[in-house]
Amino acid sequence: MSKTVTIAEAREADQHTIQTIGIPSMVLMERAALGATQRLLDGDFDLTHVLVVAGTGNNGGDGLAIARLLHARHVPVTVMLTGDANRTSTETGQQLHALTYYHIPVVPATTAMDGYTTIVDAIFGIGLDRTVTGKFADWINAMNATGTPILSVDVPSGLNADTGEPQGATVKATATSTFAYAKQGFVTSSGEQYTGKLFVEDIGVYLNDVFPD
Ligand SMILES: NC(=O)C1=CN([C@@H]2O[C@H](COP(=O)(O)OP(=O)(O)OC[C@H]3O[C@@H](n4cnc5c(N)ncnc54)[C@H](O)[C@@H]3O)[C@@H](O)[C@H]2O)[C@H](O)CC1
Ligand SMILES: [K+]
Repeated sequence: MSKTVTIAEAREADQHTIQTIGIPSMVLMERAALGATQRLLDGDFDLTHVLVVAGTGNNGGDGLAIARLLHARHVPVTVMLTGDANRTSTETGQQLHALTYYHIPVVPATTAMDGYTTIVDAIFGIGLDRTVTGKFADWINAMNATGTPILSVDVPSGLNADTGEPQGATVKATATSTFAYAKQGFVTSSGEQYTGKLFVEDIGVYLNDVFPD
């Protein structure tokens, strides 16, 4: 198994790349979205109608970028947003603006998730910091209940990326496209049950830059 990282290491590597090396966060987000989109296009997923369920943090931003990249390839895509469009991270707000430009449908999240052929899970990534309850649990349970193949973005939403334990309702992904490095919790017996097939995307974030040998 290739190198795994903790949430803290992933964040430190992210911030070092952005703030010290000077690669803009949006560049990392676009490279992450390109990697995940390529996994969707590689043939294992039915792209007849894709649902992207996006949060308001940067995991959601990745999901919005994936929606735009799919749209550019004439893939029918609908986005469900789990929070207030006016209260997103900076990058996610920029991604939302681009979707508006392309008239890609963005609707408030509901539990009505049947009728899609693939679901992209972009609710929470390494920013999960408490147990998933309430509406978020309803949406995640609805995603799992559809039986539709799910590609999780960076981390299956609800999974603790350090321990591999579910923190309340957790997405059971068909596959996970994770960024830079596999997360420590993925290589546990519990974690593997939620990540499904694991893809690690090179997005230009390297531990050796942060922790030189
Ligand atoms: N190099 C990389 O790894 C890159 C990572 N990217 C993506 O960014 C996310 C991390 O983004 P962040 O905004 O820090 O956090 P999240 O989007 O995961 O979610 C945080 C958001 O959700 C709220 N929240 C946390 N737990 C809960 C809960 N149980 N219920 C409700 N709300 C919750 C929290 O308050 C925040 O508002 C990473 O995973 C990647 O997908 C970059 O985009 C690309 C480079
Ligand atoms: K996710």
